Amino acid sequence: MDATADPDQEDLDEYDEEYGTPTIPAKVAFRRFWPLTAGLRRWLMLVWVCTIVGALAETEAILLFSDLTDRALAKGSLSAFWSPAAKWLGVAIVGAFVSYAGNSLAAWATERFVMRLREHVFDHVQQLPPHFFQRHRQGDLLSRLTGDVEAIETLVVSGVIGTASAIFSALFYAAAAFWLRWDLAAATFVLAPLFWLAARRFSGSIKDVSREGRVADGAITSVVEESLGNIVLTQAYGRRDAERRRLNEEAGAWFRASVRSTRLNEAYEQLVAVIETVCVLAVIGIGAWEISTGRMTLGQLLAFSAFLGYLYPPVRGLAQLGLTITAATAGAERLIEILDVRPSVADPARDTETGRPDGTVELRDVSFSYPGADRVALDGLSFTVNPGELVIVTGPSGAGKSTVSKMLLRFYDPDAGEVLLDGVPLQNLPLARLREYVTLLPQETLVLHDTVRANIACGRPGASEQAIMDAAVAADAHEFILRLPDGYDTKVDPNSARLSGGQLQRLAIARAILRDAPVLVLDEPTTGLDSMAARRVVKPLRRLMAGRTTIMITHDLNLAPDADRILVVDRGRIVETGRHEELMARGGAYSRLHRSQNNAAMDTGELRLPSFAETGIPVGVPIGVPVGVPVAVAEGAAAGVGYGYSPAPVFVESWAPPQTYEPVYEPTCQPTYPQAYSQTYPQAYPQTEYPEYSDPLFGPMPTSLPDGRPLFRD
Ligand SMILES: Nc1ncnc2c1ncn2[C@@H]1O[C@H](COP(=O)(O)OP(=O)(O)OP(=O)(O)O)[C@@H](O)[C@H]1O
Repeated sequence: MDATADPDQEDLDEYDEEYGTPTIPAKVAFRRFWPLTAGLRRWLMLVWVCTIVGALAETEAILLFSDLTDRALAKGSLSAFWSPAAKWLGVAIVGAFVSYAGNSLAAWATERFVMRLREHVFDHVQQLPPHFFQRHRQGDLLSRLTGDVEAIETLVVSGVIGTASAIFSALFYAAAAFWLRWDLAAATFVLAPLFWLAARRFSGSIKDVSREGRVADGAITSVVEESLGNIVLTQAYGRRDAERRRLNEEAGAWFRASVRSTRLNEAYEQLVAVIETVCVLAVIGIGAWEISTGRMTLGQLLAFSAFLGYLYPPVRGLAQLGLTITAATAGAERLIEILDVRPSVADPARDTETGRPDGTVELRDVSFSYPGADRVALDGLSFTVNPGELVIVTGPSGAGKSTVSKMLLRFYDPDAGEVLLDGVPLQNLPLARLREYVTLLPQETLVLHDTVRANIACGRPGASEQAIMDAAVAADAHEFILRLPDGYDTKVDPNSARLSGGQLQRLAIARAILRDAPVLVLDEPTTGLDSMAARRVVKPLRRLMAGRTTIMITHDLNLAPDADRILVVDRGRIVETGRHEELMARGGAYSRLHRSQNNAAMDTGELRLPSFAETGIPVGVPIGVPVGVPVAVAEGAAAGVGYGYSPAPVFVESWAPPQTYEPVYEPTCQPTYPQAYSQTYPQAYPQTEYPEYSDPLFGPMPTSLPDGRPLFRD
């Protein structure tokens, strides 16, 4: 079952310039989604049967009413009343039961279809490439996945049920009317095309206005979603008025579309009511003449009028359904637009059987441009990473570093060249298996709206409690998790204020440790963290990387001396490669990057302020910037770490690299990792090499400020 197959491209109208969505006729939209009713169709048939039986019961009831009028009412005979009355009651009970069953079944089938369609679209959207989400506003996507999905239900299920029941009802009532008085019926049916003409007159405008409404609805959801997502920016920069204006603009479009839609529907309803009145008057006029000539009884005229009364709603309903379906087509167009976007990668036709790979990663002459981009992101890139190696990919912004990570996870396939894992091209591996072997730790910390435990466990579904806890311990997350109100059961969400950036990152590291993939891709693992938090994730990161092939994409070169190799990328090509010391000695692109990074830290002065102890300047010599409070001097791994405490205001105009500094230790603090852990993750546990609080890169690691306050938040 594939609702996206055979899209009848030849029937697609021109691309709608105004909305950027192709306009599609209702029948094409219907054919596109009808396959999704597979399995529901026999229930739909049953609904139709109920509808037919219900309509037959109504028809019979009206005929019994005619009988009752002529035999009992006109003659004033109570004895003639009982028999037709009993039959009428029986027919009414059967009709009620069948209608109840039919309507319940219709509601069930309708909701099943909506669920199925939503799942189908959601599943499709989840396979779409990253650039799709960059180019579509999230609010608009939400609106398509909710409102537009329901519109399609109207088109495919309710529309079909409604049309069938309207047609059957109209046929039965019309047949009964003809049976009663064919000449009278023929006279009134002459006027029936008026309904059709009225519907046709309104259909085009109703579709346009519905499309405007759907687009405006998506825009409103987008503005609200973006505004709430940027609430800090809105509040901090006093953007409330600007945001309100943005919302008002979109709401104005929605308001105009809604009012126009109501006016059009109302005008149509009133026109139809007038046509109906003309028909009824025609019947009464002809009926009065027929009764006066004795060719018709009062009971027959009443029954005939009743048939017309019953007949008009389905006839009117048919025309109205046409309009509803036309309006629903606007929603279908928006959904089809998404369904027509193809995923950038697909599973291979045949699975190449491979065991767990050792983790040799190779990019062989890879070139790639993003869809629609006019310049290449990767240009003949080649490198190999052997099992267990740490390779750092660095370079200026826009060089193509993150694109490398997208190639490794196969978010895209290269335009030329190949990416291989243990010599197997990634295209030959099923996506699920590839992503089991290659774990990504992305730049933004991804959090599920769930408990801390579930957030770690999603690294390996079904992991034991002990494994989850071991991963948290290895990621230095266990302690802060225990301090949360409900420990591992504490609920977190993407905008959770409960956890700091560093804590979220350690949670992500725990998840990656639990996943235990042979290949690790770290995309800027310390970016966005303040220097303290960044420092705090270094050890967990080392444990995570130990024994795995690691490709770390980063601007932060503090970890560079650890790397087996550094690749400097610029404009999608490797411009330099080697170890840290070699590249520094060469004095090329890497050493310039390294120097600019350190200069940036020093120039901005944001990360490191000299303390009294460092400056050696006597207390109370005011020469510049006040630094008269306890200061945590951070960052500048290469420059060392200093924590100082100025006893009184100290003013410095500029400062020289520190001569002396006094790290503050917490002497009683012991490593907190259980013995069991170092046995579980022997490679990942460099305790003996790097004793706690003494980092080979950063030197001694202080844990508290001189006044005893802990340095780390958790
Ligand atoms: N979705 C996209 N569509 C079009 N071009 C893109 C897309 N994503 C990235 N690019 C372009 O591809 C090139 C490489 O981007 P990439 O994100 O890989 O750079 P980067 O080195 O990771 O940069 P940064 O360090 O700033 O994250 C850039 O010129 C960028 O503008």
